[in-house]
Formats: sequence, structure tokens, C-alpha cells
Amino acid sequence: MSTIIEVKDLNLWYGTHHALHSVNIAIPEHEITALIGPSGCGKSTFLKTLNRMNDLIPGIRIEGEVQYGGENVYDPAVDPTWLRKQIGMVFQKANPFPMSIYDNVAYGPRTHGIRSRVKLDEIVENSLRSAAIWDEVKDRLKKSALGLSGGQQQRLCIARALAVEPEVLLMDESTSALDPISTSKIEDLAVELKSRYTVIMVTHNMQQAARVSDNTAFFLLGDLVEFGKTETLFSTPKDQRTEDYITGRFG
Ligand SMILES: Nc1ncnc2c1ncn2[C@@H]1O[C@H](COP(=O)(O)OP(=O)(O)OP(=O)(O)O)[C@@H](O)[C@H]1O
Repeated sequence: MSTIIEVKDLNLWYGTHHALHSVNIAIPEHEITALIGPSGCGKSTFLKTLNRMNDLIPGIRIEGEVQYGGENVYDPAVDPTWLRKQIGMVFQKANPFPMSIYDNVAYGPRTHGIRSRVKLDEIVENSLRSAAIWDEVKDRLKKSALGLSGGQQQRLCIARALAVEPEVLLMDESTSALDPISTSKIEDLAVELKSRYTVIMVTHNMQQAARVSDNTAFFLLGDLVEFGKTETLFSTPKDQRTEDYITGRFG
């Protein structure tokens, strides 16, 4: 197993609020890593540091390193647009653009300069197939994405993220607004995707982490308390705080 992202001594402050405390973690490639912990513990903040999605928040200060592709992503030489192409993101609430299904998926590749209709058709179809939504939308590609159900919109957003061929997919509670059937489709999809991508997901749902992830990181009050194989972390946690959380003593 090789490491795709290595985080070293990462600290983050929102103004004076110290939200992440010296986080060290090596994310394995082609596996699913779940980030769990009670509300406000820093899961989303940590996830967003990986592709610099919180760079623009006023008053934010980040120290430490996020090594990806042989570079620290916070090095001034790293282009955030390149980084976000490599490390894509799907949010809690599906956020399709107010345009057709086709144009949603073609948007990223067009931004990166792909103009050929044949090529775009191929990317759109492959991305929608990879996101397990092709059969549901293939006859309505020119229709507005806003007419899809919530679960379909979320899979469309996954297709949109995949269309620019990322290496890593960040999912920030991407099923929390969905019904159980849509949730299970997205969980199955995440498992399918890991042969080609590395998936890192924030989840509030410990059952979800246990069902789909290979590795789990438990955060508490800005500390990464424990990180390990999901099976081990849930069956024989090393830290008392992890045990208290997974057995429902708080959270
Ligand atoms: N933009 C921001 N400005 C100031 N403080 C913030 C900002 N975003 C998050 N915080 C604070 O940082 C801490 C970590 O928040 P974060 O959203 O990362 O937690 P979380 O574990 O993802 O929580 P949840 O599960 O509720 O989404 C919290 O105390 C939160 O209030």
C-alpha cells in the first residue's frame, strides 16, 4: 500500500481559534479513508486543507505540510487550480450548476481547454457511467440538472468531479441529505471508485464509516486522536476517547 497524501504537523487557526492541532496522517492510495468525530471537531476543516478549499477564508492561518505528488500543496509554486483538478470535492448538499446535465459534466473539461465535441461526449458518458447514473439520464442529457432528484443530483456532482480525471475524491458528508436508498447507491459507488481513485470522506454516521471505509481517522476538538484500519479501530480502539465515542458515550 502506498501513501498518496502525507500530512505533517498541520495546524490551522480561524483567527484566534486553533481548529487543528498538529495533525499527522498518511492517507493510503486506492482506499477509502473515513473521517469521524463529533460536530465541530474539525473533520471538514481538515478535509478542505487537502485541496486548499479554505484558503480564501478571512483570518485563516495554516502551518505545516500537506505532501501530494512530491510537493507541499501550500508551497507558493503550487497552482490551486491544478491541485483542485487532482483532488476533487463533492459537498454535503448537491450543488449542480443551473444548466443541462451534459453541460454540468462537460464544464470542467471545457475549462481545461477540451473543445472537441466527440471527446466531450466521451468524457460525459464515461463520467456519468462511473458515477452510476448514466442509465437514468442518458435520454435527458440536454435537460436541466435541477430537475433531477437529490440522490441523482449528488451522483451528477460526483460525475462532474470525475470528469476532470482527479486522483483523489473528497466527500464532505455527501450522503447526509439523502434517503437510505440514494445513500446506499453512493456508498456502493465509493467502493467501486476506489480501484481508480482514492476516496476520503467525512461522515457523521459511524455505521457508514464501518460499512465502506478501509481506514478511519477519529478527530476530537481539533486533535487526530486515532487513525488505523477501520476494522481494528472499531473492534479494538487504542485510545479511551475513541472507545467512548464509538460506543456512544458522547457525540
Ligand atoms: N469559516 C470558519 N470561521 C471560523 N470558525 C470556523 C469556520 N469553519 C469552522 N470553524 C470552527 O472550527 C471548528 C471545526 O469546524 P468543522 O466544520 O471543521 O467541524 P466538523 O467536525 O466538520 O463539524 P460538523 O460535523 O458539525 O460539520 C469549529 O469550532 C467551527 O466552529
